[in-house]
Amino acid sequence: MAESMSVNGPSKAGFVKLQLRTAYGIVYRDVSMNPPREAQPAEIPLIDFSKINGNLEQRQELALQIKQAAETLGFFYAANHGISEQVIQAARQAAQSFFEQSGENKMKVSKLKSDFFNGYHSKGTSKASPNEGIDYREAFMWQYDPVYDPDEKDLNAIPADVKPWLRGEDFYWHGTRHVPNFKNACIKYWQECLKLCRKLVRIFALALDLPEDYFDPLTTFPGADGVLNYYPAMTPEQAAASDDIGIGSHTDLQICTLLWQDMIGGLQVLTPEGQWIKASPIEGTFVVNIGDYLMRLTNDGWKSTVHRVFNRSTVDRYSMPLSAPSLTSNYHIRYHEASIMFLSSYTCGFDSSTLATSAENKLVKTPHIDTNVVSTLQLTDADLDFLESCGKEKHSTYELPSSNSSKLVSVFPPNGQKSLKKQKTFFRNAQPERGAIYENTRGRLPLQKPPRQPNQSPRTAEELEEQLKQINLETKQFWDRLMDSNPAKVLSPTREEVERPDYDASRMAWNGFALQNGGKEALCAKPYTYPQPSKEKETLFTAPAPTTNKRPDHRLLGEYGWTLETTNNNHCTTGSKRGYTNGSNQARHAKASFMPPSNLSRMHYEVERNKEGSRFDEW
Ligand SMILES: O=C(O)CCC(=O)C(=O)O
Ligand SMILES: [Fe+2]
Repeated sequence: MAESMSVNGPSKAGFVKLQLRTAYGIVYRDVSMNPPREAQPAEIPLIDFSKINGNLEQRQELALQIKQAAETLGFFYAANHGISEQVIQAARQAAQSFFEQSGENKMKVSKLKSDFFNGYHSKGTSKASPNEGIDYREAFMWQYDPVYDPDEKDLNAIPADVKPWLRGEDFYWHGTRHVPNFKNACIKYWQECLKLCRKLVRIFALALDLPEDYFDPLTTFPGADGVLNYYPAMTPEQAAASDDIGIGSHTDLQICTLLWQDMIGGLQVLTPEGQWIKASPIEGTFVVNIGDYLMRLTNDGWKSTVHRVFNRSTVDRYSMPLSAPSLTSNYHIRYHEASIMFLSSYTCGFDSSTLATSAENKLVKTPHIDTNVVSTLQLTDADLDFLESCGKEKHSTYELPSSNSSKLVSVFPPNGQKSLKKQKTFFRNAQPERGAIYENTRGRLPLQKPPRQPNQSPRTAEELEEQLKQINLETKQFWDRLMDSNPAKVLSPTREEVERPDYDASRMAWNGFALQNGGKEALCAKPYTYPQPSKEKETLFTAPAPTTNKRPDHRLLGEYGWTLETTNNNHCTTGSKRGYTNGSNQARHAKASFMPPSNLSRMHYEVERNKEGSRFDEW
């Protein structure tokens, strides 16, 4: 969630539009064309963290400083953070040893083997911002695993509702055993960062006038993503010619990020005025920034600010962020996932095909510090009974998503995959009747357009018409973006078709986008289910599975949130859910999920190959 968003009008002189993927879809920011300048200390202050271990008065002093910084840009430097240089340098060395390996070796722990985006992310496979270059960065990522939690956990007593959300995996540790001290150094660094984060969250609680231990029960099994970032050096010629970016403009998702960066520089932060400022390295410090989730919890009082790495360095750069902690996984991850599904291929840690099934309704419980909700939903007894039957608290305040509030989040404790359907039904049914609108927009500028509600069947002919109009518009916009990305790859609809004034996506013979995929094959899908009154089922349609794993297609698809899922894993190059088929004719059946970045809709597709009656034949 970007902290301020301008409407999608023309930019004023001296400014250009920056597109950001957010939980609300694409939003635009006007960004000054002035070159980045150094940050002022008041913008990104240097804070002495030694007080984190001090007495209450000292912790309160620290809390006050952090609060100020959090309310300003949400970025600060942490000095005297207590993590030993030896631990940091060991991790830094481990990163170098890992990235120095051959591509082939690194691919042995490729994220394609992961169910959750863990492992190695090769260069050029992500593009955080749609209108910046490709991310010129390699990364290695791992997620929270209670086995390594520095607060020791009884592995036999992990609550059942937490288990499905644990996303540590073993393959990336197995596949890096030959890299000297790799796992050990990574885990040690991660543990130290997590310990510091847990302390920091207590300071956050103090700063929010909450009991210091307020969040403690919620950080027992936190999301805590360890990442090693490697920004390879460019030659001077490459640097001069490059359109790439280190990591495109984005906000982080969780409570906060603790970032160690080396002394090369490149991290930039976007001020509310649209000026890039440099968060230049300061020896011995971490950069800490507030994430979307904490921004949400504080009703936007604390800022999750857009940042990026702009790197044309002729020397390698390394950084090591820990994005953490989220609240207890079962509460937090839903939110995290809901956000990430719109970040598409950005490597924040979730595989979008998992999201397709788990983040459908973006439900999260808002802790009660959410005091600025000006109207709350009074649930009926029947609703409360329903909640209770799902094992939920009966007397909480619930927000429902509203169609014209800028708030995304609905409030409802998730109840695992099983009850997802129930929850969906609940919200579908609940929403129109109650029409709960939350004017909870403090600190947030209006969005370019209200977020569309996902999977909501229209109730009336007017609603249907309205939805179709919106879909036509968004379809055209989506088509434009595909074309911008790589015209040769969009086979259908044609430019003439979408530019017709009476263009109606829902009436096209083939309601999809056909993308050339590796020569003669095409992947066709449509970005929306066209709404039918009182028909809630998504439309399925068929198309041949793509049979290539060529990188350009991967990028194109990844960027727009396509995922493919073969049901015939034997014939899938990656063997993973997000894999591409390997060109074998035997990969007969594939499933694809599609999440257009600009709206709140999510689709599943059946993509079938060589199957009689395939609608691909019609096309
Ligand atoms: O490498 C950096 O300095 C920043 C990385 C970053 O923003 C991220 O991983 O979210
Ligand atoms: Fe970041």
